[in-house]
Amino acid sequence: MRIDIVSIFPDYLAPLRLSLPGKAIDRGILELGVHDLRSWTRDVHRSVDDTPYGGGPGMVMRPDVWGECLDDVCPDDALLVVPTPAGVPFTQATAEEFSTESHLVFACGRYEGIDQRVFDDAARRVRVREVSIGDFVLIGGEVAVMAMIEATVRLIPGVLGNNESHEQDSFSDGILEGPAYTRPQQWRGLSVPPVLLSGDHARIAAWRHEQGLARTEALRPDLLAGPTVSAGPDHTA
Ligand SMILES: N#Cc1c(-c2ccc3ccn(Cc4ccc(CN5CCCCC5)cc4)c3c2)n[nH]c1N
Repeated sequence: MRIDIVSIFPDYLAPLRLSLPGKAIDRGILELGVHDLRSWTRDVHRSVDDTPYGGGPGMVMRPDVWGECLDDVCPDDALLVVPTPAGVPFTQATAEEFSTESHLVFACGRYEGIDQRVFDDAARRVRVREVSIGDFVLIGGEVAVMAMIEATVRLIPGVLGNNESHEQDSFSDGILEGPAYTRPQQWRGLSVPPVLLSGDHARIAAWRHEQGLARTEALRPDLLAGPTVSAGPDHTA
């Protein structure tokens, strides 16, 4: 997989080269390109934003600079991912869809976002996904992109040391995972549930599922209410 990221703060994405994505890069599983949007500016001030048509707070990122950048960075076979508070929810299903792509391009906006025509124009030749990582407002897209990349890259075969790890993830089977324990067996008067010491793998699996279900019912009943909308193949958001 190749991932390209465009941002006016490219250094913000440096931590991606640590931990999981970094290992995937070192092992040749992932190619990562980070691009400074200002490289496509043509004015002496290297301007990337302007005042919003129709008024309103803040500034909007210019279509001309983004358009020329994406012409260079985003080929027709790539999936263009645009983080935005107004996007379709990014979920584990989205991460699974993204992990099967050969080329992802992430457009990190700042200010009050990017001129909509950038994505309308891009949609003439590439698939575009406008996605949100949650119902809260960030200052820009970089944090969202790092979260989406980590959630996506960990699903690529060979990235996680033990392929089992992501198959027991929260959300992968629609419910939260149960509690985890490690040594010592007794800690501050608290014991590890005896079933986990039984060596009976069927009982342990059943107990973990029950614990996950109880946790889901208590904390995330919405996950039990049925399928939800998320940024996937059938959403052209
Ligand atoms: N994923 C994700 C995100 C983001 C996210 C992602 C990307 C960008 C680029 C810029 N911002 C900042 C920003 C702040 C407010 C508004 C809303 N304004 C209301 C008044 C009219 C104009 C628009 C838009 C953009 C971003 C935020 N936030 N939360 C998520 N889950």
